[in-house]
Amino acid sequence: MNDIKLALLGSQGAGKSAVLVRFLTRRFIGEYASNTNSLYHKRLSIDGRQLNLEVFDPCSQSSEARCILEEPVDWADGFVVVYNISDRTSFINAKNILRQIRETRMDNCKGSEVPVCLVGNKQDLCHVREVREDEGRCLAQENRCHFQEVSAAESYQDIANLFTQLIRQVMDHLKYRADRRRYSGSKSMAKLINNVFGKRRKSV
Ligand SMILES: Nc1nc2c(ncn2[C@@H]2O[C@H](COP(=O)(O)OP(=O)(O)OP(=O)(O)O)[C@@H](O)[C@H]2O)c(=O)[nH]1
Repeated sequence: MNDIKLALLGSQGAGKSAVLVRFLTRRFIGEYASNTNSLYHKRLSIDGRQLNLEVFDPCSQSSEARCILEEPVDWADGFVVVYNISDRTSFINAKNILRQIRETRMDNCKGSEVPVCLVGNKQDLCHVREVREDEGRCLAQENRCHFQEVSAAESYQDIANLFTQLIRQVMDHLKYRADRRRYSGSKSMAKLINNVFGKRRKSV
């Protein structure tokens, strides 16, 4: 069974808990406790594989709260960064969060960056929109991550799709990292054998 750890990050009131609860229960619940860190567990089956999903929903992060960010950034295998399309400040905060994730978690090797999905929530409030859809798309492109506008209040399917896609990416990423570790492990073993036997051969 695979263990997958995700973290939701974003401004206060962007709708992180609403998006997550929509995914986990298919329901929209109007109000959520916002003063505690929450860890959700769910067993899932994706592409025939059984998964233990853990999702960390920390209490709100302001743009200055780097210290709050560090814990989930180290812990998680993938991230959902949420902003509210009717609140430009939350978009600017999302931009900072994406930068912090990249700075902290950029793997040395190209093509193995930690999977992230940028989510513009509250699409149902498009009459008071402050962030255009193409701005979200552009920010996602700059950060090489997936992007989706959703409404936790109105629809389940988009949210289910984005989590499923992110989990697939995380599984690929974890496999890639495990293969790399195995490969570098076998390379060092080959080096060790070469050192031991190579030297002996020379002395014969
Ligand atoms: N109109 C609308 N309201 C939403 C939507 N998603 C969440 N809300 C509302 O926005 C408010 C904040 O939602 P939360 O899910 O608590 O936001 P959060 O990001 O978890 O907030 P913190 O826990 O304070 O960090 C609540 O009143 C929700 O009902 C949405 O898609 N559309």
